[in-house]
Amino acid sequence: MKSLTLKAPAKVNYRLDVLRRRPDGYHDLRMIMQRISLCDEITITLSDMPGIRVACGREGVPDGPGNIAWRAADALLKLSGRQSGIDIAITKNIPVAAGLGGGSSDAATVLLGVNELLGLGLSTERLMEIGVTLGADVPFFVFGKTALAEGIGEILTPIEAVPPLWMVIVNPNIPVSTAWVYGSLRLTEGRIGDNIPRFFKGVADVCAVLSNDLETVTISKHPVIGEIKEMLIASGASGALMSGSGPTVFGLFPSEEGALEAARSIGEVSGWFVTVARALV
Ligand SMILES: C[C@@](CO)(OP(=O)(O)O)[C@H](O)COP(=O)(O)OP(=O)(O)OC[C@H]1O[C@@H](n2ccc(N)nc2=O)[C@H](O)[C@@H]1O
Ligand SMILES: Nc1ncnc2c1ncn2[C@@H]1O[C@H](COP(=O)(O)OP(=O)(O)O)[C@@H](O)[C@H]1O
Repeated sequence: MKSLTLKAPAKVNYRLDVLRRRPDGYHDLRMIMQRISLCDEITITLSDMPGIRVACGREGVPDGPGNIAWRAADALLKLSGRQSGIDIAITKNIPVAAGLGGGSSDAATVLLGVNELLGLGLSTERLMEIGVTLGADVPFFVFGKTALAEGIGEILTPIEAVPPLWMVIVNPNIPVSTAWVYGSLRLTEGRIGDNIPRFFKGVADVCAVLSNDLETVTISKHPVIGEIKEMLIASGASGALMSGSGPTVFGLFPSEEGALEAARSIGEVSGWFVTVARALV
């Protein structure tokens, strides 16, 4: 049977400005999004037995239609009119409900993989259009490059000049609902959003844009996020920020050695999920 094994990377948001609430309840954003080397692994296998089957085996992640990867396969099967069976096995390494986009990345990877396995020949743009019907962050992972993301996250402009960066990713094992965070946000009237620079020569340039409008919402419920930021800075990070709706925090380091040392010291005292990752280019 034809099969593909693909990596589905996590993301961090170097910047997240919430511009306005839309009539459909979503929010217009301006974000800088970066894929990182922390990845889920997905094996997609075509089968003679019709139907879609997802096996993940991680607590808090559904195996059936509740899984966004299942819905991605279903969307492509319906569009193509094919009767194939699809088996999807997910090895989940990305913390769940963490602000790291794990589900969105799994869905994008299934769109790309099923398109290839079934020889559908759908363009990246078409897959991004299908992606946004599954979730606002899915088009970014189909796009596959560091990007300025606008609209609800689906209008993407590539950012070419991204320096090599190491980061320490810290997740305090508290799931956070993205819908709750957006629902609890008190928007400043007339937020225009700053002009975000698009060229980053080094870690200092990236640190200069670090900002997340959702941070105060999630920190007010989980103050430990603020403590993690302080720990990362005290351990030598050049900058630290909550990713997306949280609660995961990333700290930026110009060298791998600095990141490894910080991860070791924070991991020793905390019992949290702590790992070192690279920014993907
Ligand atoms: C905050 C961000 C930043 O990258 O990431 P995460 O923290 O989820 O990783 C994203 O905006 C999350 O995107 P995603 O998680 O794909 O969102 P969806 O599943 O489409 O929507 C989940 C919930 O968030 C709200 N939502 C999402 C995107 C957006 N631009 N405005 C919103 O108000 C929706 O109203 C919905 O109730
Ligand atoms: N493939 C998947 N991976 C992770 N979570 C999934 C997946 N499919 C559905 N979910 C559900 O989506 C919710 C958000 O998960 P996730 O994408 O990890 O969060 P975030 O958007 O904060 O990065 C979780 O509560 C989980 O139950």
